[in-house]
Amino acid sequence: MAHHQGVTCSFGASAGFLKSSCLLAATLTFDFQQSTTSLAAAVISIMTTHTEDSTKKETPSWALGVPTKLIRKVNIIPEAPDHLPVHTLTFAFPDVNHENFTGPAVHHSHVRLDMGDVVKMVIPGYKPKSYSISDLRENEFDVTFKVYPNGRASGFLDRLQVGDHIMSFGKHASRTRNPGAYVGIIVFGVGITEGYPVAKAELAKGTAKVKLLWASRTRADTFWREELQQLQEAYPDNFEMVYLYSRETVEGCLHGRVSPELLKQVFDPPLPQEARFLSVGTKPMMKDVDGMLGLIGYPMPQHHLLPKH
Ligand SMILES: Cc1cc2nc3c(=O)[nH]c(=O)nc-3n(C[C@H](O)[C@H](O)[C@H](O)COP(=O)(O)OP(=O)(O)OC[C@H]3O[C@@H](n4cnc5c(N)ncnc54)[C@H](O)[C@@H]3O)c2cc1C
Repeated sequence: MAHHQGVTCSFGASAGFLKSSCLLAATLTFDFQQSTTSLAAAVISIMTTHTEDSTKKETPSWALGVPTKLIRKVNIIPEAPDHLPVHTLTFAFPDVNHENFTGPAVHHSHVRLDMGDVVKMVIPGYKPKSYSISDLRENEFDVTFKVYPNGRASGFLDRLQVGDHIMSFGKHASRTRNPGAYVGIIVFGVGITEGYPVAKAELAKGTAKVKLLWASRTRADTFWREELQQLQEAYPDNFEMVYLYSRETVEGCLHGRVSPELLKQVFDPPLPQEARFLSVGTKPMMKDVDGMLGLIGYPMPQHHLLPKH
C-alpha cells in the first residue's frame, strides 16, 4: 500500500555495494549473539567507510538504517480464505544516538505520528519500505502491517522472529499542519495505521471535531475496534468513528464505497472553511478522495490537514 506520495526511497545502488549491504543486513538479521549496541557501532563504522569509498550516485549511507530488534509480535487479524493477516511488530528503539543519523534519516524517537512520519524498514536485497508507526512508547515502537501474497517487504516482516534484528530508520514525511476546527480522516484498509494515531493526536491538540471514516471490505478486515470505542468514550463530543463496508451490511455501519455523496453525508462541518482532511490509502485512492472532496466544496490543497511542503 502506498499511503502517501513520494516517501518511498528509490535506490541507485551499485551491484557491489548492494551485495555488501545485503550481506550486512542479513548478518544483522540473523546474528543474535551480538548486542544491539555493538551491531549499531559496526553499522555506523561501515556507513562511514562506505561514505568514503562510494561514488556519488550510490545508495546513500543514511538509508542503510541501524539494527532494530524485534521484541514482540502479535497477530491481530488471523489469516483466512477471505482476508489477509495483519500483525503488530514491536521493536526496541535502537541504541544509537540521534546524532548518528544523517541525511533525512532520523532516530525512531524523533518520528512524529501526528505529522504522518514513517519508519523505513530496510528489506535485505530489496529497498527501504515505508511503514507508519502505529504506536510510539518510551523505548519502543509498533509497526502494524498486512501481509500481501508474495509481498517482498511484508513477507520479510512476517518471517521476522522475536529477537531478530532488521535495519531501519525514521523519516519525516515533510508535511506541515494546516490547522482547522474540524478534521475529517478517510482511511482505506490498513491505512488506519496512520489515521488512528493522527486522530488521537488531533484530539489531544484540542481540535473541536475529529471524524474518522474507515473504509474496509468487511468487519473482519478491521481491528482496534475496542481502542477506537475507547477513544469515542474519552472524547464523546469531539470524536466520531464511522465504519464503511463494501461487502457486508452491518448494523450501525455504512454500506458501500467512498463517493462524493457519501463524503458529503459523513462530513458535514458547521463551518466548511474550517474543515481539513487527511486520506490514507494507495496513491490512486488518495487522489480520488481529493477529487471527490473538491467536488463537494473542499478544494485541495487548501483543505488538506497535512499538506506536503
Ligand atoms: C507512507 C507509507 C506508509 C505505509 N504504512 C504501512 C503500514 O503502516 N502498514 C502496512 O501494511 N503497509 C504500509 N505501507 C505499504 C508498505 O510500504 C508496502 O507497500 C506493503 O507492505 C506492500 O509491500 P510488499 O513488498 O509486501 O508487497 P509488493 O511486493 O509490493 O506486492 C505484493 C503483492 O501485493 C499486492 N499489493 C501490494 N500493496 C497492496 C495494497 N496496498 N493493496 C492491495 N494489494 C497490494 C501487489 O499488487 C502484489 O501483487 C505504507 C506505504 C507508505 C508509502
